[in-house]
Amino acid sequence: MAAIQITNVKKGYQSVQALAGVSLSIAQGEFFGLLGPNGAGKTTLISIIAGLNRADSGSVSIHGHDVVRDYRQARRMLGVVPQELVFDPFFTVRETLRMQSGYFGLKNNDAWIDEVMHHLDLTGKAEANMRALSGGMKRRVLVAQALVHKPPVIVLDEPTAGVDVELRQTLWQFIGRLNREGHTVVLTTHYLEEAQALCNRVAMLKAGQVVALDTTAALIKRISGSQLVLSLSQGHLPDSLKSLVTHPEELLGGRKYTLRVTDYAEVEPILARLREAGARIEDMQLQQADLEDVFIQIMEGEK
Ligand SMILES: Nc1ncnc2c1ncn2[C@@H]1O[C@H](COP(=O)(O)OP(=O)(O)OP(=O)(O)O)[C@@H](O)[C@H]1O
Repeated sequence: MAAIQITNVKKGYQSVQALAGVSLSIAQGEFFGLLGPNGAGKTTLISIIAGLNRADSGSVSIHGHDVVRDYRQARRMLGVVPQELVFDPFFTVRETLRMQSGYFGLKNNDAWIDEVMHHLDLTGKAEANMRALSGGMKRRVLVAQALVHKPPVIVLDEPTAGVDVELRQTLWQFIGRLNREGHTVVLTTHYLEEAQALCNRVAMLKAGQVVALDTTAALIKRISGSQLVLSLSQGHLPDSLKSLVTHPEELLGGRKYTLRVTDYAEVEPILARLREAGARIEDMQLQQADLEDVFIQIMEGEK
């Protein structure tokens, strides 16, 4: 049985078709990435999975429980870390987590609450009021809240947007451990390095449709060869090399360019053309393609 089964989900808002028929099957134990540019429909899909929003058509089930017909069972299977920070400011961290446990009918949940707080480095703030916490600390509480009932499926909507390196590390260590213990993890993020490092499989959404779905490794393999990253201290990239640039925004200014090369033998003629154009190289590196390159290529509709 799939951890999350999404079947032909459509959702429109007035003039916008936020989801135009999305189908995905996420297996138990996966670390799954849901990627896409702003407005692609990620948050809409997550809110439908969480039962906070209704699809116009199609269905979603969590461990076989339909999120509409069998809402309570489906919700019990799921821990959702939302993008927005919404709290009652008058409760302490511990009270907030106890209330969330109560919502799931869990009494005497303190041992697990203590463990979750410990792993998210919140123990020192257990008795602090929510309103006294920094944004990063509040985000830790959001994560803790999603985990109080030990859900088999954990969904995180941009949990690391604007948070510091330390929290990212703490968070991913803990979530990684839960995943190794069998929990399914679904993550949306704009940090593609993070997705590449963590997710074994990725779906890319564009304008409400799945435009790529594969293992992270297979997606990266789609881009053959490597890329040559150049910084120029003098001159600009000659027109004849502009078609090789993989990040189009680099042509708008600056002196750093990333060029696609399929073979090492292509490097020398590139250097010759730069020399002829009077450009001087300050720094040069040959890099393997990564998930960000795949993302850019897919979003531009080349593949
Ligand atoms: N409540 C709403 N009313 C009207 N339009 C909405 C509403 N919620 C989302 N949309 C629209 O639906 C589309 C998908 O939005 P959604 O928030 O799901 O995208 P997203 O992929 O999560 O984007 P981001 O990366 O910016 O969070 C967008 O065009 C958005 O403007």
